[in-house]
Amino acid sequence: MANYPAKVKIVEVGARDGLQNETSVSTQSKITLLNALADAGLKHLEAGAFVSPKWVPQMADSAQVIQGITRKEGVEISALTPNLKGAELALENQVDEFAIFTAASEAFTQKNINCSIEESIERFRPVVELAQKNNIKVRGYVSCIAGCPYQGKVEPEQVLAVCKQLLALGCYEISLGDTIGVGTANQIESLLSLLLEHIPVQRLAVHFHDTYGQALANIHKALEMGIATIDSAVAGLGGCPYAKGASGNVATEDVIYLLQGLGISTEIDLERLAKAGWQICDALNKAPVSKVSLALKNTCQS
Ligand SMILES: CC(=O)SCCNC(=O)CCNC(=O)[C@H](O)C(C)(C)COP(=O)(O)OP(=O)(O)OC[C@H]1O[C@@H](n2cnc3c(N)ncnc32)[C@H](O)[C@@H]1OP(=O)(O)O
Ligand SMILES: CC(=O)CC(=O)O
Repeated sequence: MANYPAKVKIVEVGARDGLQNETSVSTQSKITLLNALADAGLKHLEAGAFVSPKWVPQMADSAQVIQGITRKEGVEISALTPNLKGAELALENQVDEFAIFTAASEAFTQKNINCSIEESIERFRPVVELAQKNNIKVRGYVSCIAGCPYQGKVEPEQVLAVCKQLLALGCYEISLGDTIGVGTANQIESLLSLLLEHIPVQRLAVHFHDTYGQALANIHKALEMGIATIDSAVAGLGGCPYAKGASGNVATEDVIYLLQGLGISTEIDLERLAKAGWQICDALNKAPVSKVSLALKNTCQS
């Protein structure tokens, strides 16, 4: 019997990663989504991104979104903060957590944030300083942990090196992004084995996109290895403007169903979560990319 964690923290990234590729979603739909996610029991909501509106116009309303949601006790709101300007805006808008983001691939970092990995780390220093002065936690993302859309192979040692730099800066947690969803269970196992030789398991999270349908298998592997923080997006929304063809994050509904089956506590109401997903999918005029959501929808309608 595998030694699964007793409890798993879900970081719901649907309103940011899920919607950063969507051009037709209103600010009110985003607010409604975030409120519904909090009502379903999600406690960690990535609500937006204080990035350049020229680069990602879809996130330009992040301040209005965050101001518009009903803040609930015990629900943490985070946002992407790529530089000091983004961090100052996040602070003004009372986010609970900053998320800085870089990659294990030089090529991706250049395309995504217009600098080298080394330069990104330097840009993050004042972000972390501002956070520390204001008692705000900082999460770090490392993208392209299993492959890069521009340079292909990414060495696990390079992932480790970037994780170490982010931890040394002051991140409390590193989220490992399989940005283009190419990783498979054996690859994730050997990457995590290397990382866990150097980094305590509580400081690692997994952030898997489901482009090749491997996300749940990879999450199961990560759980077996003791990882207890999982990023996911309601209805499997998402994609990255700088990773062409990358599909959405693993669906939160599918992750919750898996965890429930493994007897792992999440305190999330699956039905309310699915309803939140149907609502945003209606607003987007799309079907959910979540098998569990679709199955629940069919059951409800029959
Ligand atoms: C894997 C994933 O899904 S990651 C998430 C998806 N990717 C992203 O969100 C990354 C988006 N990228 C960006 O926003 C940009 O590359 C940045 C902000 C990180 C860097 O962009 P650069 O153009 O190099 O920034 P630079 O500091 O030169 O500023 C250029 C302009 O952007 C503005 N700007 C810079 N940072 C920000 C910010 N955080 N918020 C708003 N505006 C900003 C500047 O004020 C400047 O404006 P101006 O042209 O009107 O004078
Ligand atoms: C910041 C992210 O969104 C991480 C990733 O998908 O690589």
